[in-house]
Amino acid sequence: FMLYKCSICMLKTGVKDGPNKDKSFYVCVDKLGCGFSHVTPSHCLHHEESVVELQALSYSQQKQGYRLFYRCVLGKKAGQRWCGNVPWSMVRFCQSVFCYLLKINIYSNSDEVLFSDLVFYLFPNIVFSLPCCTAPSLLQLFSLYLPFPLSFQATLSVVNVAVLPDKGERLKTQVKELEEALKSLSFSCWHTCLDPYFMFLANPQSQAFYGGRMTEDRMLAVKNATCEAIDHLHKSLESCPNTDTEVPDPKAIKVPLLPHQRRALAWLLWRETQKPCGGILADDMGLGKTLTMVALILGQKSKAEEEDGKKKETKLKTWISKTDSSLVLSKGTLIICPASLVHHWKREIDRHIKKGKLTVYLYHGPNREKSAKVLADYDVVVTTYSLVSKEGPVLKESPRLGPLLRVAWARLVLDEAHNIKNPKVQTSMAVCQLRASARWAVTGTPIQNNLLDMYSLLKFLRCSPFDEYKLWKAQVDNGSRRGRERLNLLTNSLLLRRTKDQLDSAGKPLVSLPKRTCEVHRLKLSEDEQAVYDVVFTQSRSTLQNYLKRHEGNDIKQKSCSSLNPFEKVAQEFGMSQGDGAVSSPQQPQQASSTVHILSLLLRLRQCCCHISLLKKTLDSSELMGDGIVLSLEEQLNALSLSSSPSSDPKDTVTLNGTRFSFQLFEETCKSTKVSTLDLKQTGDDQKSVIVSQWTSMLHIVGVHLKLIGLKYAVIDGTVNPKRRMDLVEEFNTNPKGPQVMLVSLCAGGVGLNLIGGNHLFLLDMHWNPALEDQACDRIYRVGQLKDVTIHRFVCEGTVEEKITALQTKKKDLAQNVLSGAGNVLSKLTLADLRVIFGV
Ligand SMILES: Nc1ncnc2c1ncn2[C@@H]1O[C@H](COP(=O)(O)OP(=O)(O)OP(=O)(O)O)[C@@H](O)[C@H]1O
Repeated sequence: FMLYKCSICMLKTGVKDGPNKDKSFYVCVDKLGCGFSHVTPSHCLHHEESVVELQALSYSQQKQGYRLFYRCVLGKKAGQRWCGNVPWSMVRFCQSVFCYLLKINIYSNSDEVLFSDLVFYLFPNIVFSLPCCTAPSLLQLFSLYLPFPLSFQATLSVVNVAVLPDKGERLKTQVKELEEALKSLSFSCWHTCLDPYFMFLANPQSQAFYGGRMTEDRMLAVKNATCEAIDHLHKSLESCPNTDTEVPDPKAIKVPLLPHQRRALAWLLWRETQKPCGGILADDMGLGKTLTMVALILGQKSKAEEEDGKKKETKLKTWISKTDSSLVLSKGTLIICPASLVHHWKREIDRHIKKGKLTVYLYHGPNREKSAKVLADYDVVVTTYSLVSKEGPVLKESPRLGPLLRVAWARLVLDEAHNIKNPKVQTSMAVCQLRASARWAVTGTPIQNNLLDMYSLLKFLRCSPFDEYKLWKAQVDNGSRRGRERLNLLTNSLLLRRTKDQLDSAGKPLVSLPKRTCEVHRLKLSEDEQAVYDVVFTQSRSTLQNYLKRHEGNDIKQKSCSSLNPFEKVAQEFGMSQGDGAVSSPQQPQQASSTVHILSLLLRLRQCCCHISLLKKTLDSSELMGDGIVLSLEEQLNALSLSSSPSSDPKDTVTLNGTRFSFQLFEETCKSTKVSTLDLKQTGDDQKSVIVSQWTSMLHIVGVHLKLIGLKYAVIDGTVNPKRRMDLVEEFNTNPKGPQVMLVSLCAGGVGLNLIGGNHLFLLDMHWNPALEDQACDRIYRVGQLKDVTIHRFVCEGTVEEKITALQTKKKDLAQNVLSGAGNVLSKLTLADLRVIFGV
């Protein structure tokens, strides 16, 4: 434009794919195609996502100055001549012609330049348009440097403010606001993270150590990063408060904290001065973790208020762009929990904290608040895992984030954090993306299956460099002694776990809870039940035998890869064994076999131990998921074929794999051995019971029998909404005339329920995962329980239930070893386990 000083100059930019894409050409009205420029395409002021394809500079006699007209791809499509125009004063020709430049330098605490000349574009009418930034965008900047102590120097470097209608007043305010926001951001994080390197790498956007060709230099980098992080953890442990250190209760708390909670609070406060900032609170279930975390929130809030008061600082400044796509700073805590616990958090705060001391918002339901700015103003926002997983960018083309992701929280708390044990699922990825100064995982069962559970938590905590999976596998979860030592160090530094039966240094119990007794009822199936069981067992066993027979030759090979989940092998090859007639029944089509098939047979055997009528029922997908089973339709049908329909004589017999049984046995009203053992009336008038099963259909059957003996009961399963759950629990716990029995499904109702109204708990069936059962037991055995508690378990002799007991012990050992820092790893369900279960 400057060169030719024509009356009208145009700049045409190639936007279509091809050799001219992103290249710009001058087109002067006088001289066609008079020049060529490498101008980076800019974005439209009116359609921010859209690239400008035509610009024209024209001199206006009337205004005695130039104006720049622009049109973007969208404007062109819409048939507009121009999308708009801006006054143009040529001070310096920048990449995006019609905006002003703001240059910022960012310094570390030691005045080392982290970013120099960061360029942001400021528009006359819009504060910041992030998509236009060529340097790292503000969003990236925040996420990368959130924990840094920063200082800023901003200059409005290229602005001819005189041409603006308000002489640039508004622009100046905007720049000031940006500086303020950045300053307060660094202030709020100052105390938390002092080592840029550590947190920088912990960021999901940081560069990974592994990937591509691992040269010697890169392996050295891995080694250095690991050693540096390990050294850091060792050093940080030096300042860890000892196990007896207590801190005073925050002022606004209504009930006195229990001694172990005060000790936990000391530890939590310490962790918020360390890096990674936050950690894992893994106290046994029912030890009052909720109130402990609330005490932390409250304590830190009053501390911040005191500091603010001293500095006479007013409310934290926030800034948002017109598109509202920028981050909003918050001093609040975001709590993420299963839907069933949203009201529990609110209620705990209402019950135990003085009125008005913490503002709480439940981010839940269709009418939830959509403004990040409003949410950022609350002290506590409670939401669910499933809502967080929906917060990510909805469409690739429009990377708009949900409000929770647009807030930089002071603190993030994941309740029942084992929900993110699989790092690959959407929920885990979404919670890892959330921004916060401090990150907390709260769970009574941090390790349920294997060390991957622990990795997921470290990833969430951004415990760099161990949050990179390959590095974690190579340096920690590698079966070596060194790996175990590292795991122990990580556990000792980042995780606090106390159990209910633990004694403190003075030999006193951690909390004084009433007595807990565990009664194992050893049962013998009735003759009829045993007969049905045997039919199903024979079928399952021969199926496995066939599989094993075919692979006898490969036995050694199988042994050598026993660390693989054998079910995967079974899945691959099981199908070939199906030709054998022993497996197929007349009703059974050629079975498409897979791991899940054998697991579903096992599941049917477990059902036989509870009630034969369960065999008639379709396997419900949510119930199967509790077993880690996902059945295809075909597999579902196969599983169903076990529950054969009445054949030749529908009136009184049922045929199962060619054997006839009494029809009555398959009726819900028939008293199975287990159901008859549930002698609830005997437990006494002032006693209430909780009955747990992983199958809602079993709960239903128990309900039928409770009705028959006239006992009042309520049911909590996956279909009961959180509010109703809360009401049912309240009624059960506080109303002596309310339900005497609570039927709870293991997976849906296992977590977070406080059922201290009951003091007998019946675990009707056995689950592979002992952590789930423990969670269920802790519903009644927790702080607040006043009566002696009895846990009833059932084992049907000579059935798979006996084998499950052995497997459960194995899994418990794993969790115990890791959590105690003893570190012996690892047990999965192996082929050998299957052989034991089926006696082959
Ligand atoms: N200091 C206290 N004084 C009185 N009651 C308390 C105290 N701390 C906790 N409680 C009560 O103890 C019960 C159990 O607490 P909470 O539900 O927080 O346990 P939890 O450790 O979070 O268990 P889970 O792992 O099962 O979620 C609650 O009813 C809670 O109100």
